Amino acid sequence: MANNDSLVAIAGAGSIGCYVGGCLALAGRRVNLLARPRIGEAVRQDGLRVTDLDGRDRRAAPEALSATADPAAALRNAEVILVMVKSGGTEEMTALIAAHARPDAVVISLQNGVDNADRLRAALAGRQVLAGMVPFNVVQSPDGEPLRVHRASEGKVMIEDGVAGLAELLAVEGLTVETHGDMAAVLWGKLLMNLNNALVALSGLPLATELADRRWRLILAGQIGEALAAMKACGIKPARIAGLPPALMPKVLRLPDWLFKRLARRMLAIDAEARSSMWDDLQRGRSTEIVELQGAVLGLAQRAGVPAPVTARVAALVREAERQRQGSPGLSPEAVRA
Ligand SMILES: NC(=O)C1=CN([C@@H]2O[C@H](COP(=O)(O)OP(=O)(O)OC[C@H]3O[C@@H](n4cnc5c(N)ncnc54)[C@H](OP(=O)(O)O)[C@@H]3O)[C@@H](O)[C@H]2O)C=CC1
Ligand SMILES: CC(C)(CO)C(=O)C(=O)O
Repeated sequence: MANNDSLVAIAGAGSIGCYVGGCLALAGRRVNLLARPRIGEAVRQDGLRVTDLDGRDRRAAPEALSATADPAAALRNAEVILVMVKSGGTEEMTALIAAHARPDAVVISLQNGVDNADRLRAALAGRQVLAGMVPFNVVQSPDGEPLRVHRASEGKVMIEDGVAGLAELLAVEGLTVETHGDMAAVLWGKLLMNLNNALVALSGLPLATELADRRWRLILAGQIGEALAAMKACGIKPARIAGLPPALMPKVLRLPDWLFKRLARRMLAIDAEARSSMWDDLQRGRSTEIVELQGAVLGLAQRAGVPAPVTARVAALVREAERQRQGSPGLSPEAVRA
């Protein structure tokens, strides 16, 4: 049970966490950000500027929310904990929750990838853990500039059914939230979209520019076709996330540019700043979520004995870029296909 006075902790306040936490604080919800010192100090000093592609430009004042790098202070009294670290940080955050959070706190993973909620659940036995999904991209201002988080595309956050009052607590201006009864299908549907994260990361292009170019869409269509075949062989039915039924995605992506632009208007409701969270990781010299995204498809494909050469090639290029630690390699679609 949650209500609009429940204290919400953002466990890992980066791009998505600051956007969600900022919207909640602006709506008068009680919010603790568990953040790295750089972000925590910026929020304590100047508050949090939250903008979006619909033209909102708002600032949550420093006193509207608390921001700390101290996990005990952030988690101790939280009634709802939104986990928003990258997938590689799930185990560390799980341990912090186990050590510091109330046993009755509701924990929700809003991460990409299909198994973060299960990983949290396995290590937090007896606690209520729900899956969630964020469909939009958030751009964080570069280090050294005043902190701003900008929602650069559209979509509804989905959370697993099961806790009364939770969707009402989280659905505030700038943040549409709905519950869903089959989050496994939602997460596999989101994973299909996320197969593009790697192409944005490898190209270095803004998402809208990359998607407008059929050469990139053909590679994405190849990956999605492989993923759909592997999912079908394993009995997984992905949910529709981006307006298009999953089975139609490869066909629509392969259309000529002029027709794609007309038919995929919702998919292209993205502003020029949006890239992908995997691009952010390469730029910051961090590990990416390639194992949780392309790796999940390769795991299914192997299990089912179906080929996935395009996905394997993309994954290998991302791993190479991670090793190089020089940001996006700025590859052309021809280089990715080679
Ligand atoms: N960015 C986007 O547009 C979207 C992201 N997502 C998903 O949401 C999740 C979060 O992504 P995103 O917001 O981009 O990630 P970020 O890396 O921007 O945010 C996570 C933040 O948590 C911090 N952090 C990690 N561990 C701790 C800790 N123990 N204590 C305090 N802070 C900690 C990280 O710091 P550090 O880097 O130092 O570890 C980082 O600042 C991912 O699964 C991503 O795929 C989903 C949709 C869109
Ligand atoms: C770009 C987007 C919204 C969809 O692939 C995303 O999930 C990300 O950046 O991680």
